[in-house]
Amino acid sequence: MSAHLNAALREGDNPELTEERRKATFDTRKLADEFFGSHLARRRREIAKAIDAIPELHDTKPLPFMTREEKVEEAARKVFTLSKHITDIVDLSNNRETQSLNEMVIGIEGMPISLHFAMFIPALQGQADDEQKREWLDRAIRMEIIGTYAQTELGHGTNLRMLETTATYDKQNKEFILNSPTLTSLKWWPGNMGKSCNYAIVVANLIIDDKLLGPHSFMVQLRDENSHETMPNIQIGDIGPKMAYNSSDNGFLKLSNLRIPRRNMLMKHAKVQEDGTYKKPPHEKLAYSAMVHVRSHMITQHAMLLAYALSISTRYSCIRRQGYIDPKKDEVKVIEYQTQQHRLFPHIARAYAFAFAGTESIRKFEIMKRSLEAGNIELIADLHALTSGLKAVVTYLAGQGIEQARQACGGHGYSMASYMGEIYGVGIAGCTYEGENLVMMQQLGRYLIKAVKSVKEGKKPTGYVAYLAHAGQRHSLIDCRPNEGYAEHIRAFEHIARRQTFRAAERLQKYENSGLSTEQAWNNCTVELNRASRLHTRLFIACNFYERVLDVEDMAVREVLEDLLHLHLNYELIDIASYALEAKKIRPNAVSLVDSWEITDREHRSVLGRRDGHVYENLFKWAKSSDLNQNDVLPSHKKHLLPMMLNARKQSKL
Ligand SMILES: CCCCC/C=C\C/C=C\C/C=C\C/C=C\C/C=C\CCCCC(=O)SCCNC(=O)CCNC(=O)[C@H](O)C(C)(C)COP(=O)(O)OP(=O)(O)OC[C@H]1O[C@@H](n2cnc3c(N)ncnc32)[C@H](O)[C@@H]1OP(=O)(O)O
Ligand SMILES: Cc1cc2nc3c(=O)[nH]c(=O)nc-3n(C[C@H](O)[C@H](O)[C@H](O)COP(=O)(O)OP(=O)(O)OC[C@H]3O[C@@H](n4cnc5c(N)ncnc54)[C@H](O)[C@@H]3O)c2cc1C
Repeated sequence: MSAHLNAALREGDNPELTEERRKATFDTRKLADEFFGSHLARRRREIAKAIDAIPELHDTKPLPFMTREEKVEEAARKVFTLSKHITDIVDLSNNRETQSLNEMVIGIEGMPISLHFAMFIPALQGQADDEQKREWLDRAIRMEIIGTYAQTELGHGTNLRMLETTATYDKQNKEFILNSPTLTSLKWWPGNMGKSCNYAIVVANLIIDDKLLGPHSFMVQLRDENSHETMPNIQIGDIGPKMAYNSSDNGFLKLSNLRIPRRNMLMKHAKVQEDGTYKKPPHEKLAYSAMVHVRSHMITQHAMLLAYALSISTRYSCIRRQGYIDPKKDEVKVIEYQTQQHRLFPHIARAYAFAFAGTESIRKFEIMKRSLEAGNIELIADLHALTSGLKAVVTYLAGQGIEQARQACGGHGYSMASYMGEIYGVGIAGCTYEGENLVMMQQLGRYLIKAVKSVKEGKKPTGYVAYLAHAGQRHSLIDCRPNEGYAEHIRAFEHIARRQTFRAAERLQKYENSGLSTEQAWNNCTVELNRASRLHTRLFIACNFYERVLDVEDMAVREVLEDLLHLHLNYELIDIASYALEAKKIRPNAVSLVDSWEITDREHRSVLGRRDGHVYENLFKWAKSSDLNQNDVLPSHKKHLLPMMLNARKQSKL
């Protein structure tokens, strides 16, 4: 092993892990540069070092031992401490740096200003005009106010056109009157709205002169800026504990004849003049821009959640010995089992593939934003289709990978000492928020059907759907010749995606021709359409992975990424048996591949995934620190169970 390969090696580590790290065929730092991009990889190291030096930013005790109130308080305390240091540590205008700082200090369970950064600020940037930005955006960036994005209601989250919250324009007073007219119209779910925020961008159906004009965004003050007491005509609170993500106060909101000035409607695109004249936005869905922003960022974030789970289980699999392969020899590390490798390695490949796809979706979002600033709305539909598909496929597959990683840790994976439960709970939330996955698949489906129509009209679609017009391709994977390299795999992927998309389009056409309404015909084809969307998105991920690997200059890093690419393409494409070979190839680098994610112990919050591999002694420490172990007999036991047993004993003696 050459000196450059040992970035993760330390004195005193568990020798089982040291042995693994000595086998690395590449420099883990150089692979980290590819996974995150070299700038972010360097900044993450610097951020981790800065946090080490500020003890107030460290966890006061493991989060799983905290009550919900303690978690909420801990997150608030850290946000306050961070506010004093943040500009020294990160460039606040860089989302990925800020998100890394958040993950390292506060973690994934939520915090009082998540939505402020994830949606409130992006919505102001995308939808407020210059004067409104001066009034609210600068204050928001300085964190003088904390805001959220209040769109979903108790009765409607997906179907935005049926939102019941109304904003009725009162010409006389030049005000909007906001109302939650029914129980189902209560805003429900917005992050941090329950207790933390004092402002919200409320999405409400605009009404002018009894005419319904669809969902628009309004700035609403929820709480007094000094006392933090709820403002008049507003009822607000926390919606209670969730599957995970319990440091966050997701909230409810009722608005009762709340009057706000006309200029509180965000007016960069749609406008309401003093006399009530309404000016339409240049693109009907510009009001949805904050959602597209988050969707474009969710891909790298879910790649990271998957990376958390896989580095925990891969490291643990190398210190856990259980059973024999050769009965005459010692018990083996569980990573040696073929099933364990098949369980983990394809997901490691996916974590890399998703990270690369996520970098691309963020890049595309930035390009679209700049072109929109220049007045061009052309890229909006492409980006919406891309991010809808990626969001749905990646959150779903990341959830599956996290669950496999948990199962790969056996019983200890079920203890919160592994932290797997929280990673899973937070990961799968992404299948629901920012658009329920199967619904988002249909959005991409609409786009694919349009592309098929244009192919049938003899046109040549460009960009990610160009392959739909490629005729005369091979019909089966059996035709693939291995020596043609990965390009051949990609062509096979294209073939499969194209065939499914045309199949769905033809079925749709058949139903339409049979006299069904467009909507009914569509509903009859949604399973086929969603399959097409899934295959199209997997093609994008594979293709992007392939192109990304071609760009890697360091030969050792390129070689290991090619191993992963090979595994990925085979895993996604061919039958299960075929990847046994690839798994063997990945095995020596398994720990180093996950070390390259450079996730610190502070960030991991997992006893099983410790970098030094000293799992068992720390599991014991963990158990001893449980609140429930502070008394030999729990007060609740004395109150309920002991009398129950004593009583039962007394009864049996009678
Ligand atoms: C520091 C920054 C980092 C960001 C951090 C962000 C997130 C953190 C993520 C992970 C971190 C890890 C841990 C943290 C964990 C958890 C929590 C953190 C954040 C949670 C945030 C969650 C916030 C929310 O959920 S907000 C609410 C989101 N709600 C939705 O998404 C609703 C979904 N519904 C819709 O979008 C729409 O209703 C619809 C389904 C698209 C239908 O709309 P409709 O108007 O009815 O349109 P229709 O279907 O008829 O289509 C007409 C036409 O319009 C096109 N269209 C639709 N939408 C768009 C769009 N957005 N853009 C462009 N075009 C669009 C559609 O394609 C049709 O086109 P055509 O006619 O076919 O041409
Ligand atoms: C952790 C978390 C944080 C959140 N944060 C926020 C926030 O900050 N702000 C905010 O406004 N909201 C937030 N939400 C709400 C979230 O955006 C919505 O829950 C989400 O968009 C799904 O909508 P829904 O709940 O109405 O699901 P539903 O639409 O009721 O989904 C139920 C089922 O119906 C199916 N379905 C619905 N419509 C169709 C259709 N047209 N075709 C086929 N099937 C369909 C779905 O696929 C699903 O299987 C959050 C949610 C969570 C879980």
